[in-house]
Amino acid sequence: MDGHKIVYHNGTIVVPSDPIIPFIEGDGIGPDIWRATKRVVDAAVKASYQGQRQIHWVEVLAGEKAHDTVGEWLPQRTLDMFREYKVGIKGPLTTPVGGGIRSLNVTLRQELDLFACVRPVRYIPGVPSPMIHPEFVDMVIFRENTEDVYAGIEWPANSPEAKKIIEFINQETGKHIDLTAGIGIKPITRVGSERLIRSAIQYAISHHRRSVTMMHKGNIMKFTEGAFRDYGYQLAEREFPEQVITESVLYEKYEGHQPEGVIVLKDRIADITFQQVLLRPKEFDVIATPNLNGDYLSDALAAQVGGVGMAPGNNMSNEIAIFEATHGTAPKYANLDKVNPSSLILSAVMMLEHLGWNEAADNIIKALEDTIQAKTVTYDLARQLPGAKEVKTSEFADAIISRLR
Ligand SMILES: NC(=O)C1=CN([C@@H]2O[C@H](COP(=O)(O)OP(=O)(O)OC[C@H]3O[C@@H](n4cnc5c(N)ncnc54)[C@H](OP(=O)(O)O)[C@@H]3O)[C@@H](O)[C@H]2O)C=CC1
Ligand SMILES: O=C(O)CCC(=O)C(=O)O
Ligand SMILES: [Mg+2]
Repeated sequence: MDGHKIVYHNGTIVVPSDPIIPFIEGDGIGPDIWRATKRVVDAAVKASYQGQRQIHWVEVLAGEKAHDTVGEWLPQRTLDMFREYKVGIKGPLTTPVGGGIRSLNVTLRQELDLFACVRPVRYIPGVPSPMIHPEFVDMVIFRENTEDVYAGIEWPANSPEAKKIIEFINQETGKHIDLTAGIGIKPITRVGSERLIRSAIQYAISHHRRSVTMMHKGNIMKFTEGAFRDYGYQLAEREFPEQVITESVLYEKYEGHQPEGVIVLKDRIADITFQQVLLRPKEFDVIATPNLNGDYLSDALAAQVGGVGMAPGNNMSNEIAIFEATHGTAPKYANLDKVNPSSLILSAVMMLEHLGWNEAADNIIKALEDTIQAKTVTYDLARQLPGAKEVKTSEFADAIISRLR
């Protein structure tokens, strides 16, 4: 295999000029958006480093392609490759509703312990938005990625497992659950909450952000989401006493005037958060939240900056990072060369930044912004943008590449 491995030395990433990076093409629209993304990234790296740097892509299988070629949905080799090469990128993978296989996306996150899903939501000038002031939207979601009901620990109605659990709960705890109920379990641990909230606070500090909001439904789910919030405040007091203050300290000690260089840690209940991010987006910056809330919030916030076609992300542990779009496989558009590749392209930009290849990352951002400002866009933005020139996925990639410097 050509190229060299990305490694970690004393906790710091060391990136060769020719890193090997595994990729999963993905199901549905995955191949279309991956092809576009790869072309844009390769062209940007070439333009930015005059051939001194080059990514060596290696395909690894997952999803329908893996099932059709090697008879497995998520081959062991795919997990091993991500473990070995540390940085990867993936297209979306399909998960059936109600039955069938469990989410391969969730399995990847759990198997590789990618505990944080980081999804920046930033407005790119020229993108159509339902907001009056979309430029006020600049948030980064830190979604816990391995726990919660989202982990899929559940049993169907009338299964022996569900009945056994219900009988135990009814007999031992004095609660009453109907014997015919399906059962799902919502585990939230101190360790899982702390590592997620710690990453969010560290990000806020290193990126000069103003606040971290813990979004939860802890009034109702007291010992899971309520505990998530409590763990967060305890962690901040213990590990970041100089850098983080709570909202009550902000008002009691500083009369609401936030001192420079200090992060405010606050919490909001999930339902009202969905209203406030729309009506008062300036009040939100970094948002740390359990898995299911983060899933819902990601797509909702994406709408404010152009839709899920514009929403990137990174699934990370302390060493491994796998970049992926927020959206799914949009099966009705599969192989039509139609959808917006920007989410995966912006995920690749996050990947380039993670490698320290900021010149290539900035080059793509600028060319993408110029393309959108020229109103050359895919169908999803064209239908919201009067006077737009609608182009295919591949043509949108061409338009970006032609604007690289
Ligand atoms: N990380 C992952 O791999 C994820 C996988 N999934 C999986 O994807 C499958 C489909 O899920 P679904 O709920 O339909 O959600 P999707 O995100 O796949 O699609 C929903 C809608 O979002 C819009 N959309 C999605 N991607 C793009 C894009 N690149 N450009 C423009 N518009 C886009 C389309 O809107 P419109 O119809 O208005 O044009 C599309 O119909 C499911 O199996 C789900 O489990 C879902 C989310 C993440
Ligand atoms: O795993 C899936 O199919 C859905 C994942 C998802 O919606 C997400 O990661 O945001
Ligand atoms: Mg989702």
